[in-house]
Amino acid sequence: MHAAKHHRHLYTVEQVRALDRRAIDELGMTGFELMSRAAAAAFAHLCRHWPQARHIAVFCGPGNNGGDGYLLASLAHDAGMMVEVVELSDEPHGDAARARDAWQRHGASTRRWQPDTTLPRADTYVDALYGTGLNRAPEAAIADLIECINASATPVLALDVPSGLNADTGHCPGVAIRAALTVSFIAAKRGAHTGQAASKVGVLQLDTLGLPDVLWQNVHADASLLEPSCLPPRERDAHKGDAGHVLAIGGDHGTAGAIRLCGEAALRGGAGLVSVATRIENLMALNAARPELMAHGVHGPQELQALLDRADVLAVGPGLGQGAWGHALWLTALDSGKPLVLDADGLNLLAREPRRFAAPAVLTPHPGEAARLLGKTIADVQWDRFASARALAQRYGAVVVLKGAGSLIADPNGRLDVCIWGNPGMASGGMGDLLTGVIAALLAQGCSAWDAARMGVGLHARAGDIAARNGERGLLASDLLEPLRALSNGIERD
Ligand SMILES: NC(=O)C1=CN([C@@H]2O[C@H](COP(=O)(O)OP(=O)(O)OC[C@H]3O[C@@H](n4cnc5c(N)ncnc54)[C@H](O)[C@@H]3O)[C@@H](O)[C@H]2O)[C@@H](O)CC1
Ligand SMILES: [K+]
Repeated sequence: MHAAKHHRHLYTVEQVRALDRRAIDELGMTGFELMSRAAAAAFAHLCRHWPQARHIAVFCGPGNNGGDGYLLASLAHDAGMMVEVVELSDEPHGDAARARDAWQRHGASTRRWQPDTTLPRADTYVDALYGTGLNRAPEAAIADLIECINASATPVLALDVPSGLNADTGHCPGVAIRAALTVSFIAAKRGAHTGQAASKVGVLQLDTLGLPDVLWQNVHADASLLEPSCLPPRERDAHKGDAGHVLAIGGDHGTAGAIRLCGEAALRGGAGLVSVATRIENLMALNAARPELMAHGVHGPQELQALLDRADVLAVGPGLGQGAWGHALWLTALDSGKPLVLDADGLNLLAREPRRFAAPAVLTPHPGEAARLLGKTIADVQWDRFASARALAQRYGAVVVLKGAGSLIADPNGRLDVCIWGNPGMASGGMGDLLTGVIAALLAQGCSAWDAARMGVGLHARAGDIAARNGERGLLASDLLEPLRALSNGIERD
């Protein structure tokens, strides 16, 4: 059963535990009853997703996630399926022990996992090894089991969260189950939506176990899922001045393409005017490729100043370089105090010379840039993307888009949205330049930094998904420009 209004809310593991406790303390449920509902919900999803399944194997861990598994095995057995349970050597306790007793009364096949044994044959595997209680990397014997499950051709239903994935952060401390379907119970865990989760969860379903709406009332959620949005239609009497003037700054020797893509994306994102400040050598190519861009060759700060005075919003960084030319333009641009979007070398320069932003600012780092901005390693950043995005927003006084699968948008007050659109085809050159341009265009059209970042990330990712319908491999950044325009106008073509 779905309660749509809770679907947008994402919770930390601690918040999910508080919800579980609330169901027990305030709704008078028992933990075992919740476990029974979780098992029944997951079994229903299994039957819906794999209607042909007659033979299942359930892998049960020692905690309540394993308890869900034993009860699901019992239900499947009662329904006439062939069921095998594979359990770990750790003894279950509490409700999980009771669930195991219930399963054992069925007298059906149960065996302990031993390395070097073969996995049971089945139509579907059920992963009930670890859920929200995962507190370290699975040790060798269990890692071996997880790898065998992943290597088999049998599709996996993960209960609550794929085992090995940290439901809080989206990070896998070791190996993790690659599920075809994950049925998450009671509340959406934030870690299932970003980072390594993207390759683990498969189809993600939330089941609220038939609990009443009061359960979620006044319970704070940590983050939200991004919803599709675009600006309202233009006024009929609009003129180009109403839609703002973006100045894109970058394109050092050999990187003219980056600033061109950024400028084009600003045009497609609806900016009224887009100027480009770049190396003189890029002018001919830019004018020929996209005459709507007003390209200016600049040697240094003086020429840039005149352009800055006319601009409403700056997009600083695509192809900027970190040499003397790029640094001088960067400094002049930031000192202008104009609202801006900072990307690529704009961010690398910021890591060298940190400052906080007073005017609306959006930073769009990928994990490598984020690591430099935080003075950490990429692994540190990815260990907890939520904490990293929030730390960046606070440190720099800006809205931050932490890119990568499940992009996060964070503001200095701790607000955080997660984007679940986008695809691996977008891991290619020029995609970031487009995002910078779109966000700048939205700022220029009057959005706050928070709204421009959220809307821009959503439009960009959804445009990527539309463009990838012809295949992810070989997707070009410029393929996104046409769908970007459609989506910016609220049009989605199938
Ligand atoms: N508490 C509740 O009210 C409900 C809980 N439910 C289920 O319970 C799960 C949470 O249960 P638990 O908190 O018992 O936690 P888990 O079942 O996720 O795992 C906890 C157990 O695994 C061990 N463990 C964790 N990581 C390990 C590792 N890497 N290697 C070896 N052992 C490891 C822990 O020491 C502990 O014994 C949820 O994900 C959900 O599936 C559901 O039944 C619905 C209701
Ligand atoms: K699991």
